[in-house]
Amino acid sequence: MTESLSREQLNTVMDEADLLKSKEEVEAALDTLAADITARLADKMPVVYSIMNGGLVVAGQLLTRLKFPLEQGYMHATRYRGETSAQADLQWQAPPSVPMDGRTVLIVDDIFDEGYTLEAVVEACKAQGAAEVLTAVLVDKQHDRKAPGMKVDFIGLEVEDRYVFGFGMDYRGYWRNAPGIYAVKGL
Ligand SMILES: O=P(O)(O)OC[C@H]1O[C@H](OP(=O)(O)OP(=O)(O)O)[C@H](O)[C@@H]1O
Ligand code: HPA
Repeated sequence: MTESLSREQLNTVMDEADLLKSKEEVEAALDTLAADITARLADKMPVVYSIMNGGLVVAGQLLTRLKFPLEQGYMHATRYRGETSAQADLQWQAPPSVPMDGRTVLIVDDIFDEGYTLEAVVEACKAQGAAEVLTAVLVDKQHDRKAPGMKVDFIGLEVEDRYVFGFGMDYRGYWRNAPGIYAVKGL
């Protein structure tokens, strides 16, 4: 783990960051995501899992836009663990909290970056007997380093290939609470 940052350093990160998507743009994207998900899943009584920690804010803001019966659960899988580049292994810190045997499952996360996290989560859901597994992310980062063959079913916004934070995404563990999507200066 790299050295922890001071409050002053963290405030500087925010002051110097580039705003890529405003709160209003994110909220409009969440409305569209919710409409697309509703069209596909309204009659499925799905289990909607947030991938902790990053998926917490997106799932929270998405769920109240979904006006059909669903169950909500969480799981925690992490590759980055507070760093700005991925570690070799995916760590499971909390397994799925609601049984999914025979169910339609929707996985909600903040970002589709290289895609190895979502790929492993989808595989884990299938191994646990889910009938159908769909994925939704707020942000799809644009680059050519994606896990081969990995596709996401519902995407809110596209962002350029920079390290981003806000709306659930962290910079070194902080600023998940930022009300917009920001790119760190120099990253
Ligand atoms: O597409 P990938 O390259 O696999 O990266 C995306 C994943 O990385 C982040 O999680 P992280 O590992 O940082 O855990 P956290 O949510 O607890 O911060 C993010 O929340 C996604 O789950
Ligand atoms: O750009 C990112 N920001 C925050 N978390 C992430 N996890 C993968 N990529 C990112």
